[in-house]
Amino acid sequence: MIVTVTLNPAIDEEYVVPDFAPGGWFRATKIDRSPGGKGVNVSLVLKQLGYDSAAMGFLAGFNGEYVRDSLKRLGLTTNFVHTRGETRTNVYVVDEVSHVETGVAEAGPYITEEALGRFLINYKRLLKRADCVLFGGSLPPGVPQDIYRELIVLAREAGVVTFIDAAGAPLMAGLEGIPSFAKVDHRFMSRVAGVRLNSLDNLIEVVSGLHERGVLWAVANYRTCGDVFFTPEGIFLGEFGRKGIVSLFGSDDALMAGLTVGHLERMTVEASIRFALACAWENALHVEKGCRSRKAVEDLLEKVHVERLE
Ligand SMILES: O=P(O)(O)OC[C@@]1(O)O[C@H](CO)[C@@H](O)[C@@H]1O
Repeated sequence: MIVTVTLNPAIDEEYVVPDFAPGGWFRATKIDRSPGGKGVNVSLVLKQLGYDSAAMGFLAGFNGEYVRDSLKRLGLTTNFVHTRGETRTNVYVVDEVSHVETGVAEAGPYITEEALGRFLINYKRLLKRADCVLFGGSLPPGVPQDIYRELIVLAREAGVVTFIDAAGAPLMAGLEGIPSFAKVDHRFMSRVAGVRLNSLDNLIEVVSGLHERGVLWAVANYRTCGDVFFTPEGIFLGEFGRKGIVSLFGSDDALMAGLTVGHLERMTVEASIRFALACAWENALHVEKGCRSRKAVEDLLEKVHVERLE
């Protein structure tokens, strides 16, 4: 079983507008309103690729009900703890031409110790049946900043493969737990390490240390449509074209879902990278988050560019 953990889910409201600039008044040419949060998005893409997963974390209020009902309607298994307050709404404006994304995220509901305790009981129970667990996104108020370390250590001790996509202090704590796969916020890591990020070499320097600490795969954003992959078989640059792109919102989550599938299907390193990037690319070809189908992803595989750097 695949488990996705989204401690701070959201309703995502995404607007594509022409010539976005602060202070203007815009009419959206495309909109999408959908359940979100990084782990939730990964669960949705996994479903589109033919894999069931159990989505867990915290939900609250009307927004929480909307997220839970939407996921159930799509056939996902949900295992959320319901708390007081309101699940957040995050708003994103994507410029139609440059694809630059501007976002405003709410903090999310306050999570009490009691709710956290209920989550931990559920988590430990699901771990017994899990093959892999993916942790995605920021933490709502009340959740300890180092929770990802504890959750990853518990998974590792249970022999479960872990994936993390987070940022800032929660990511740094998560990395101490030694996840198997990590989508890293290398800009934050470079600030912590005091390394100026002005070239690919610097990026490699900042991220490479993770391998020595036991992280098997690390992925860092490099360009708008390109990522650097630190794998057990070397460092690779992978890219896809900008033609036809509508919105890159959610593409990183599609990429993580693709890597999860690559792992489950024992793809070669290069095939995993190619598949993950094809998922990210397919996600970007329409305003709705996610991939239209596995076939749509596979149609892009040949056009993904992958090259070995080291
Ligand atoms: O605030 P976080 O948890 O870091 O990110 C939340 C979020 O931006 O991530 C997803 C896109 O990757 C969206 O569904 C969601 O709104």
